[in-house]
Amino acid sequence: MITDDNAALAVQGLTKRYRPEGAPAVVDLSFTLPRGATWGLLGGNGAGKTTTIAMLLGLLVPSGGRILALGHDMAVDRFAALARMNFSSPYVALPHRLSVAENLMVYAHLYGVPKPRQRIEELAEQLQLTDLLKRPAGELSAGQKTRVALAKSLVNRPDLLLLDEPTASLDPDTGDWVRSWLERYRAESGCAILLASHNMAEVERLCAEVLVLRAGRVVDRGSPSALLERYGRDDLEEVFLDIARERGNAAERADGSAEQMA
Ligand SMILES: Nc1ncnc2c1ncn2[C@@H]1O[C@H](COP(=O)(O)OP(=O)(O)OP(=O)(O)O)[C@@H](O)[C@H]1O
Repeated sequence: MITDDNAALAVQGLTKRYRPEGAPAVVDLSFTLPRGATWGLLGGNGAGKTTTIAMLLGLLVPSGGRILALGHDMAVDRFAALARMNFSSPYVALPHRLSVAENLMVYAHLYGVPKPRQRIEELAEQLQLTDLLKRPAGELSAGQKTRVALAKSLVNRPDLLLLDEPTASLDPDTGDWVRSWLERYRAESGCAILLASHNMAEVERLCAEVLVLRAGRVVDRGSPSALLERYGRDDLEEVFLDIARERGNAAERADGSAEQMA
């Protein structure tokens, strides 16, 4: 049973099968994300990251397991939690004909944000979107859309933020700027962040703890520094490759058990 009301997220035994006969997309996932922490979900294509985030948001019904988000059981009380959560995903397109300001206003109303115009101006200033507010969302570059999506995800000052590939289409300079911004925002707001990313440098920089998924299962976890030490590597990219290619950690490679596992 999960009872951790003080956690931002407490997940136990979370499982998703899209088809009864097929392989599960997520299997028996359990973790507790503390309030105010940033954790990462790592894994190759098809590992189950997006499926996990969709279940955490109540967009997909789990086949098994339980989710407590900000102390609310998502199976019975999801709207209380969702009002204090938000997300950003490259898979969700903003209505193209609405301007950036109109898009943000729709979301501000959906979340019942007090003084919505003021909040939008504040976010636009913080995320350097002021010059884009009157532009139709459909005319923006991929990088500009990503920054607007980030503003959308913060409109209700969430206590729990789920970010799927938040810097995927950003150039290195803007990506770095967004990462610094997210670090500062988390520190100032106390918001907990769960981040799915293929960018190892991003995960290493932002995340206190990383869950590594392969074929829907957590195959390893730990802080970036603990993973680097366990795998005897200098950067998380090499750790990711060791796990994806089933080469094992440093001890397993040394005694040859990784080759037997693969
Ligand atoms: N709607 C769906 N119906 C059936 N299977 C699905 C569906 N969505 C995802 N899957 C399967 O579930 C598994 C996990 O997919 P998911 O999109 O969660 O992975 P991911 O880690 O987000 O991958 P990526 O890094 O490519 O975005 C994959 O095998 C995928 O084919």
